[in-house]
Amino acid sequence: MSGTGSGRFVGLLLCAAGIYTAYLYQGYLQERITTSKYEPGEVRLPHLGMLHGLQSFVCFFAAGLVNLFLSFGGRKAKRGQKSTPLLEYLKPALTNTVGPALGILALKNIPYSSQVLVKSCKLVPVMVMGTIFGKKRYSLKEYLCVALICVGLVVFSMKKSSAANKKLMEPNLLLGYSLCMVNLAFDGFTNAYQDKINSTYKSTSSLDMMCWMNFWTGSMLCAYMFGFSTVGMELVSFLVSHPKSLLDVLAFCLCGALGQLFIFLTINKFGALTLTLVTTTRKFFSILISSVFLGSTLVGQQWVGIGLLFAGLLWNMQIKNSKHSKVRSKAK
Ligand SMILES: Nc1ncnc2c1ncn2[C@@H]1O[C@H](COP(=O)(O)OP(=O)(O)O)[C@@H](O)[C@H]1O
Repeated sequence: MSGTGSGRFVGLLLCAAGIYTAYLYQGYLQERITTSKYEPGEVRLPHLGMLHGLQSFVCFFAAGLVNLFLSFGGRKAKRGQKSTPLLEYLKPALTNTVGPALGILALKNIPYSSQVLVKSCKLVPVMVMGTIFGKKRYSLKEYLCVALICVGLVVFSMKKSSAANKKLMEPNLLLGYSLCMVNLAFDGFTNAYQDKINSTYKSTSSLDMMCWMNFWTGSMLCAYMFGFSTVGMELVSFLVSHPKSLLDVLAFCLCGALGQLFIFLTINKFGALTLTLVTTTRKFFSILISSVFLGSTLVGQQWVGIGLLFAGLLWNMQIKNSKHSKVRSKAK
């Protein structure tokens, strides 16, 4: 996926399409699992909060198997390149596990729509953490461009907020927003550290990173589920005695694994900032596409958001292109 500018662009579009499709379908499966009553006994799946964590086991095995298959096919690290110590993946795995859990806790104190608004600005912590931990340097133009994209996303999503709000039991706004901020900082750290690993250890493939980050996440989860609580045993016995739920959960995890294959490929080939651009615009594009296909109308404010966002995205492409052509002309 290195090659020419247009080749890279097509590669990025394919990765983005893979991420959007996998997580769109996973969202549908999540809805089905959380609302279904399974036979026998018409009962709901317990410990729904564990659902996202469960996929780390499947993702670990999926990445490990594909990696093994490719290594039989002859893929080897180049000589002289340091391989990544397994402990290096622990830090981003930890922030990637704790971050989303804090996000879920935040939802007990602030409405989902407010969280979407805050998360629209995820590009900012990715840049800040990249500067601190990854020693990355961004130009003023790049900061302005990201600000434009964030403002576009916020203006677009603000419209949805009032309708999507549901009454919270005892909202604590200060706690909710603080948790949201820590979640964002953790997300930023995860991405920046992944970038750092990729640039320090050049032989790290996207499959290595997917495999070993999920190894650590899965190990922490295993310790909690089977060592410190009865959650694991309760889940296993439910899934075994309700085969339909097992199939649904397996499909959910496989979708997550497919999404992660594209996520880690995007980080590896295009960097964490581009990945964040793809993931933060995901919900925006799904609203846009569904409104085009289902014929629901967008209000004026959303069009303003769309305008700002596209202006930012085009500007971002132009900055990236000029960076690439500078690098290529230096290499000649
Ligand atoms: N840099 C990353 N490394 C590993 N997993 C990631 C990364 N970025 C996103 N993900 C995973 O991809 C999924 C979708 O991410 P995202 O679109 O940011 O959604 P959310 O708003 O639910 O966090 C989540 O399960 C998240 O954990």
